[in-house]
Amino acid sequence: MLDPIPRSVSEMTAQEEEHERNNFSPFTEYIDHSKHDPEKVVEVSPNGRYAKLNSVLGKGAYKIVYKSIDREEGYEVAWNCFQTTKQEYAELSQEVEILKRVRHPNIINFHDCWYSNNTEFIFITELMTSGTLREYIRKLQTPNLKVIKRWCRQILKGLIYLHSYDPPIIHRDIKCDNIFINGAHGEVKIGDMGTAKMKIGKKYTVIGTPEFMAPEMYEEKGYSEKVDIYAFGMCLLEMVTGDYPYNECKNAAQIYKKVTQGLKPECLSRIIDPEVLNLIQHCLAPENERYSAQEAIDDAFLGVEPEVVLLSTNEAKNHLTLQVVVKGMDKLSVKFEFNADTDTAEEVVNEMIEEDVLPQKYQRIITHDINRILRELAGTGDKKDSAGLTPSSPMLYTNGHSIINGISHLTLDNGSGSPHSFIRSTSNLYRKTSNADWATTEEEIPFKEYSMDAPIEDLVNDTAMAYHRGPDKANEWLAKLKNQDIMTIGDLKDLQDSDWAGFDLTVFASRALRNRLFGKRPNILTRSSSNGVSDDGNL
Ligand SMILES: Nc1ncnc2c1ncn2[C@@H]1O[C@H](COP(=O)(O)OP(=O)(O)OP(=O)(O)O)[C@@H](O)[C@H]1O
Repeated sequence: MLDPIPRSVSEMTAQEEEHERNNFSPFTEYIDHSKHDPEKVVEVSPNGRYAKLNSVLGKGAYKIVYKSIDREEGYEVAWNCFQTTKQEYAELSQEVEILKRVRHPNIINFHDCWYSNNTEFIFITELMTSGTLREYIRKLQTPNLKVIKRWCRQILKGLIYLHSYDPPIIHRDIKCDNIFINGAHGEVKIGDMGTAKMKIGKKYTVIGTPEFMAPEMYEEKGYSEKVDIYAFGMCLLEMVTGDYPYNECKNAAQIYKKVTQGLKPECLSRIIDPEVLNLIQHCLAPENERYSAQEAIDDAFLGVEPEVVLLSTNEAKNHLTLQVVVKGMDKLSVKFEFNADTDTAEEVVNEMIEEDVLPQKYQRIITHDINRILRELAGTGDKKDSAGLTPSSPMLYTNGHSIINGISHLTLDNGSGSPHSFIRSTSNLYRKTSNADWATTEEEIPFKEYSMDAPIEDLVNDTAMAYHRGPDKANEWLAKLKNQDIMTIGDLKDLQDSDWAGFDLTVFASRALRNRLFGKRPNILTRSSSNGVSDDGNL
């Protein structure tokens, strides 16, 4: 027998549950500890696959949910007991077949079901480990917007999936109590699909939870899948304010009155973030103006935030290769080198924005992210950055020198599969802090024919100078080539295109070296002479 596992607050053994239901006092009878063992199997499914354990996960208005084991797969699952008549069960059969086919990472899986003891519809679903979103919101005491955005995207992905059925599957009871969390991975799934019905023509059944019901659900004129978006808007309202919508109302009649008069919950007036407010308003709008699930997920508030990733760094942690990755609609990948001795995150980001490499809207978040990486590398704690999100860059000093510095080039993949390179060619900052002998314009380093036995240093140094890269960059390229036993111009000329891909050089370095090697003048389009940034996408 396994040791009893710790029980969550909402867990109760089946026997305790029975006591509660029958109003027995647990003190009036002899306590048999085996009865209280939450791992004890108390029932087995007709096919023998699922074993119901002596452990209640929770109780709702309609059902009791027990922990269970899928003996075939070895998973823990949820055993849901729903009191109903055989007639009602028979009527559910069509829906059950549909539920079995619903498979989406943000919808709780429905595995199996049967009718038991002439009283209970039993169905087995995926088990969620961290309770409902509502419990979680209470625990986190108004979670931050980043967490909320992540939850919203997942809920909407689930709704997009359900609504994409023909006819759409309408959940009809979306609320934070019906959205479940797997805390370890921050996974969010829509549950309680028992109330979902297929929209075949217009439905007239009023089901759901008054606070989350769209006005058209009260009017017996039929409704569409947009009722789920209205309910989602109320969930978002609860997530950001921590308040149950319409908690100013004492009963369902008061809620009904407000909803049908178009009066919104009082807590809506407490939202100050214009983006959140805008999204909620689009979700609570009249049915014909209301967002679809797809429109809601595309809303600016939920736009996918870019991430800055540290790809590599040297031992001194001052030469970094970073990459900005933007997923979703703005799909974008910009790889750039960052010299921690010569530039600031702010300058680099502003430059990329001026050059249209990055959209302006990401300025704050990317600056913040670069500064975060720099802080982590410097081992400095939680200081504020100048993007205002966390500590400001002037605080980032090591031995009196700023550690947030220098971009030398960028490569941009715009999602089309053809990467572009961007060079910051004449940065004052770079010239001031670097070897002043290095050339400042490409023209100053004339093209020449290299002899086959000339050392690769000749080509690499010329190329670096032509593109305003410092000696460090030239040495880095040299090391990468020499690591592969490339010593002479002849060695380089013998290479196939595919060999270059294996050198771990950036797209820019590889193209710049090859252009110079084969005497091909790069077609540099200077986009802005004021800041000296050039687009060498046509290298
Ligand atoms: N898949 C699951 N995994 C883990 N716990 C669950 C799961 N489904 C339900 N529970 C637990 O059981 C409780 C009751 O479930 P639920 O709220 O779905 O019941 P209900 O009677 O259909 O709901 P309602 O009262 O909202 O109409 C939940 O609050 C939750 O604690």
